[in-house]
Amino acid sequence: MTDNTPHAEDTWDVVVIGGGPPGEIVAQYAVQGSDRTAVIVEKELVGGECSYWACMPSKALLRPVEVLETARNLPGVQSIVGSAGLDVPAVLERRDGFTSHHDDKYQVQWANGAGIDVVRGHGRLAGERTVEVTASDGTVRTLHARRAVVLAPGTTATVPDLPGLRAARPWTSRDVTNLHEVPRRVLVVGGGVVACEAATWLQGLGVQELTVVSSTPGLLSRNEPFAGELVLQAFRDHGTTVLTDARVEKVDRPQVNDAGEGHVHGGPVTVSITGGRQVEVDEILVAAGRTPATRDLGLDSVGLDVSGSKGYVTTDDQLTVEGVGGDWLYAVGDVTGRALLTHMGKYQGRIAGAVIAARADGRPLDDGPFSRHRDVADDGRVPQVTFTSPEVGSVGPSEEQARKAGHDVEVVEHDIAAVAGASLLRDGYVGRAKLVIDRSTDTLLGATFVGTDIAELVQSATVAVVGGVTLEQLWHAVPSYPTVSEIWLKLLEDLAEQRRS
Ligand SMILES: Cc1cc2nc3c(=O)[nH]c(=O)nc-3n(C[C@H](O)[C@H](O)[C@H](O)COP(=O)(O)OP(=O)(O)OC[C@H]3O[C@@H](n4cnc5c(N)ncnc54)[C@H](O)[C@@H]3O)c2cc1C
Ligand SMILES: NC(=O)c1ccc[n+]([C@@H]2O[C@H](COP(=O)([O-])OP(=O)(O)OC[C@H]3O[C@@H](n4cnc5c(N)ncnc54)[C@H](O)[C@@H]3O)[C@@H](O)[C@H]2O)c1
Repeated sequence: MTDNTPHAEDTWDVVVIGGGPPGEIVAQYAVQGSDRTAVIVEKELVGGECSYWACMPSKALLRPVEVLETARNLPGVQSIVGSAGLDVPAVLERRDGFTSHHDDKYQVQWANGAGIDVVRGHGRLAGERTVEVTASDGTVRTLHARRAVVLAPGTTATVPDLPGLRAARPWTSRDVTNLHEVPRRVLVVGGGVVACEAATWLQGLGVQELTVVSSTPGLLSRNEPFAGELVLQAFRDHGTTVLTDARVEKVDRPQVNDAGEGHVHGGPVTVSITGGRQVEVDEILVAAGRTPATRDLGLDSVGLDVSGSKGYVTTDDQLTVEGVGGDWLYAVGDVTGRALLTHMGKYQGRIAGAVIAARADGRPLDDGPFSRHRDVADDGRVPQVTFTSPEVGSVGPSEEQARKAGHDVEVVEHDIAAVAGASLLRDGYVGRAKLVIDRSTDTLLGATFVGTDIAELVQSATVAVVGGVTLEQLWHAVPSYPTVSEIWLKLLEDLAEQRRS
């Protein structure tokens, strides 16, 4: 007979399923400055996908590629670098340092230091405020939450059900971020952020024949069209074949092995693509989107059906799960489907943690438009940097998205290469900036920057968008000379000219 009586050692105020950055942050914010207790249930590594198979290793692989690209276009450095490629073993070793060789002891130390316990195993809901954890040895433990359960299980890579593709055991983001060998010929399926970043480092690490197959008419289709066009041009300049509006129809890999993560998973692969094209490669990378990890989460035990939201858990702006009464179930991070980005998941974690704490203390929730108790950022204020070469940074909607949302839109664009600060960074600078303005309030709705070293420019636009800074006020935010930030001045001058004519 199962004993369902809650025992003190199995009861916490907050139980979080999933130890990625959003899960860690929600636990921290829910307990800090109080005597509340929290536990993170984690089936793999505390730190989540971001730390070991996504953000950190990918950015560690991309930085040397970017530095070499800049050096090759910088007289005085160019002659020293010559045509030498990257020191691949050194790049991979540095990458492994950033993933702590897949050891999460420092993350666990951090959690424990913040007053958060860690329980290893697969967690699933087993009724209200109850989580069942299955450990790797098969033992099952039941955890109870006094205040809240938070779902933070993230997503996994989607591998489309195309003839022969799954049987070919293609690489996913896990393999390509943790690659241990560089295949000679690679075909990338997808044209989004993962596909474009991975193609950038695969090319930089020495893949000799690289093909990108995207089902969309261009790359990075959620951005302004010029962003994808500039990235596509850079790929082609480096000899990468990019096929847009194209689909993989069939994959044939007669010999498959289980060499493990980041190693080539078998013999040559023949890929049939729309239009009768066939490509033979040594590995396929599938970067065709993500699937929420809700399939084995016990959602039915609390009457939750996510089939209508493609498996994502729908939340309100306090990150409380919709469709479950009692304000005890929350969700943060990728699983909400709100914005699949670490910084946005952490933002949600801060809000949900503060909401749990306020509700536990009996304090009223502050839900004004810029409240710390309300997710307003993903309502058109999401910043993102794609670390391709050139980089793509944006916040808020593109012109098309803003028009579709019904705004009275005015736009202005300028070539970033024309700014002194950019031309100093390297020869042959390629870049462009665009502002999307709400004519009725004369404030920024969105901004996009493409070019070398524009990543840090995004935050200035985010401050302007979130703060509702008017274009009139922006004239007095004087950018330093000679920095890339002078693009702000050029955009304002163009706008003034546009308005005069
Ligand atoms: C290649 C790549 C590069 C990326 N680069 C960036 C970037 O540069 N910047 C950026 O902002 N975003 C980036 N992202 C997106 C970012 O990785 C995600 O937005 C982020 O990891 C989401 O955090 P999460 O905690 O929701 O999910 P995850 O990081 O996936 O963490 C979820 C955790 O929950 C655990 N878990 C799942 N189910 C259970 C269960 N039932 N029981 C117990 N534990 C469970 C998992 O093991 C995992 O540790 C990238 C993604 C990819 C694929
Ligand atoms: N630097 C960053 O911020 C960063 C880096 C990587 C990932 N991420 C996040 O991770 C998430 C997942 O990224 P992603 O690139 O996997 O997904 P995505 O949804 O951004 O892009 C997937 C792309 O694959 C295409 N596609 C789907 N099926 C296809 C098929 N059968 N053949 C050819 N193309 C196909 C889609 O049209 C789409 O363009 C994104 O939401 C992104 O925000 C962020």
